[in-house]
Amino acid sequence: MEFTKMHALGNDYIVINEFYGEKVKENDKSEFSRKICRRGFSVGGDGVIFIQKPTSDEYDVRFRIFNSDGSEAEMCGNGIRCFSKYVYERIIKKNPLKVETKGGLRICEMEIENDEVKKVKVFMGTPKFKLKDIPMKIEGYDENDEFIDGELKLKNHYLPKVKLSVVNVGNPHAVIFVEDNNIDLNFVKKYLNVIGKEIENHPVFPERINVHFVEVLNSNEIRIVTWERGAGYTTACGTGTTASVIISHKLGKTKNKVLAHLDGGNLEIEIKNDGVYMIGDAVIVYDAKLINIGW
Ligand SMILES: N[C@@H](CCC[C@H](N)C(=O)O)C(=O)O
Repeated sequence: MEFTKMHALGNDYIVINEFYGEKVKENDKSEFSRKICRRGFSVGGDGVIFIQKPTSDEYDVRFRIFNSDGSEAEMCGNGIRCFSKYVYERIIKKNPLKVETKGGLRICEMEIENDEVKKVKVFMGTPKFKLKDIPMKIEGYDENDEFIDGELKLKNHYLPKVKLSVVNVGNPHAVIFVEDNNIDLNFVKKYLNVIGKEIENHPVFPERINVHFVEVLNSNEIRIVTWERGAGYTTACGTGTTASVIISHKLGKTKNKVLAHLDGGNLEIEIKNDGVYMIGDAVIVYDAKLINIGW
């Protein structure tokens, strides 16, 4: 089977082109993704992206994303920029592209030079804050309430409680400001495997959650360390960066246009009246043929 390895800010994906026909059976996609993402034993990656024909004329193309643990996510910000580059350069010369995702319609507008996609600006839709839309279930809150700057008790002894905010930008995110929790990003990095994992799997989040630790540098810049649902530590998360900027804007910490510094590089987010936009690049690393998926 042919595949392409791509990344955006070091968040790396195995891209499978199923536009002209299925390559991995629907029921096998989860296990296939878990196996092929295993670093050292197989190709290795944070997830797998499948390019498919859309299910209705409303869209040009369909985006599917599976995390490295085999779970299917609704959306992926870095992944959809990789996807757009692949689709424009190799399948459909259309700009902008109307993309069908499990998280809703995403419009991807490409900056092109000599037929090569240099940058992708993605319309990320409008955020949802109600607990029923995250989803989150916590005592004392109604399904129509928001959980902004709320407190969550944890079981680990490094951070026994945390102040966080939640938002759904197609997929669910918890945003934690280090300055509001008397911690810093060095502390976060040291205990991320414990703290990130506990919040991801906390019983208040029935579908688990992506977790982002944010340091506000000034009203136009933030720094983020991410723990992704289904993938663990990653060098960057596009939807997570979008979520972090939305929350920091909602709390009055930053303006509507922010440059986010991630371990894998920088990403621009802009909040406009009609929704939120993410701007960044994507890289094709190599094309290859799978001989042995591993186990
Ligand atoms: N890395 C992605 C998000 C991938 C999906 C996520 N782990 C989830 O389960 O929701 C991004 O760049 O947005």
